[in-house]
Amino acid sequence: MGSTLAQKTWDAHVVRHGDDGGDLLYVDMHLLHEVNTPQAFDDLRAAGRAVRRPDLTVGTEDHNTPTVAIDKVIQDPAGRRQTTLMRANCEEFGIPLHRLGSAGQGIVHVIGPELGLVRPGMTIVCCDSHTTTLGAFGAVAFGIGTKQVEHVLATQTLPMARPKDMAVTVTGELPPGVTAKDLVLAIIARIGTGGGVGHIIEYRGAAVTALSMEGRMTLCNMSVEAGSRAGLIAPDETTFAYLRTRPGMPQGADWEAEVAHWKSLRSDEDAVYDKEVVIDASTLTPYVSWGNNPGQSIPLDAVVPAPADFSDPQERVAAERALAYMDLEPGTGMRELPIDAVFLGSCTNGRIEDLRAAAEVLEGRKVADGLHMMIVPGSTPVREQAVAEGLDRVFAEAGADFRPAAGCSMCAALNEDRLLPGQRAASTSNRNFEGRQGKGSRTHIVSPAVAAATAVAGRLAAPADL
Ligand SMILES: CC(C)[C@H](C(=O)O)[C@@H](O)C(=O)O
Ligand code: SF4
Repeated sequence: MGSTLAQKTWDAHVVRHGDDGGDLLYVDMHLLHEVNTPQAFDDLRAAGRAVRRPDLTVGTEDHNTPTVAIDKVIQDPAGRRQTTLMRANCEEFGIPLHRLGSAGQGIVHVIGPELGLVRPGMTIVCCDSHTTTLGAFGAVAFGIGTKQVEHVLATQTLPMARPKDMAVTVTGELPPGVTAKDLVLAIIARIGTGGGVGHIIEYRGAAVTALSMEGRMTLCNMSVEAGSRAGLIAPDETTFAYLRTRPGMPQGADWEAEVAHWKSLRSDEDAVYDKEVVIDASTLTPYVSWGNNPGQSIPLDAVVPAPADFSDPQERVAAERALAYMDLEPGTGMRELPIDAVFLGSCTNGRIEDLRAAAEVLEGRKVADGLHMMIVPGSTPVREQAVAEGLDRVFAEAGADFRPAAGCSMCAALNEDRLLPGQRAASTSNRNFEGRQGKGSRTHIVSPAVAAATAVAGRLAAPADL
């Protein structure tokens, strides 16, 4: 019986099999941000231990950072404290840190690939659930908690049982105007927020290999919203072309040797998955979430569902609650929903391709009166690239608010960027939980193209509607 890519990568990193069925896994790259790490450093210090591999550890500031200016002081005392501690801890333990205002700063999952820290076949961990993003490069990448962060800091290893294997095979071709974001919302709507629990999802099939690296990152990013440990895609020419231009990559014959090795990183033909789902990409249309978890998503063409549409009693109760929180009437067309704010950004859709997709829609158009469209680059390099391409001008002429500093921003509202209670937003982020974008906020998750079209229409809309 053959093995899956996830299994092979895992096995190649096992330092020791534990008596309890768990493995001690070697970690190739450990990424950090300011949330969830101060305690890990405190405990490390209390135990009198050093960071085992500061050279395999990289930090950034993203969750609490302001986006209005790169030199602004963080207003919120808790956020300020976390960031201050992050700076002090990285300094004390010799860990490189990308501070707000520095060239490489940005959302941790955006800068990892940009800085060449992510390669096929690696194991990568970070104190953040959306570390799954990095599986787009054929790495096993997942989020860990504060105690585990301490363990990795001290030993560069992590005790963990190997997850099971799940395949999501996407056949056919995505129709024009349908993106990786629509695909992942459709997948989660189909398998549910618990559909991937205990598994690493391997995405495969023609529609997956046709995606750009940005699209693959969007897809893998939301793996955790289906409950899975990680998501990954076997590396191919698209992956190698992206990596070729990244800093620190081997050159000449060394590069060729590396690529030859990466080409071997695939699941065997006869690999057996514990679970498989097949989706026909050609049947998909733009998707949008209506409720308070990403699984509560439907085609933009659809109407708000009624609780009675759900046969599962738990889903019915969740739907009732979501309808009340989101202030929605069953039967209302999704396109009829008026929108107060649009957020384009996050580790799901805050990369250059996402900004380009929005700019294409906004070019020569205006953001609707009274609607606030905030665009926050996922990293400083994304911001710089957007400016180099003149996207900043397109955004300004359309009346959108393109922020000068990168970060998580309104995705999680941990800085000052947030919705007011009761405001309804279309957001390219990945979570639509109650209060996610501010107390009482109402979030509809969408793709960048739908976000931009919605900003123009003032209601949920696709570019084809304009
Ligand atoms: C703050 C952080 C730990 C959290 C995560 O783990 O995902 C955040 O990034 C989020 O998206 O909710
Ligand atoms: S952008 Fe959002 S989802 Fe991504 S790491 Fe930041 S808060 Fe989490």
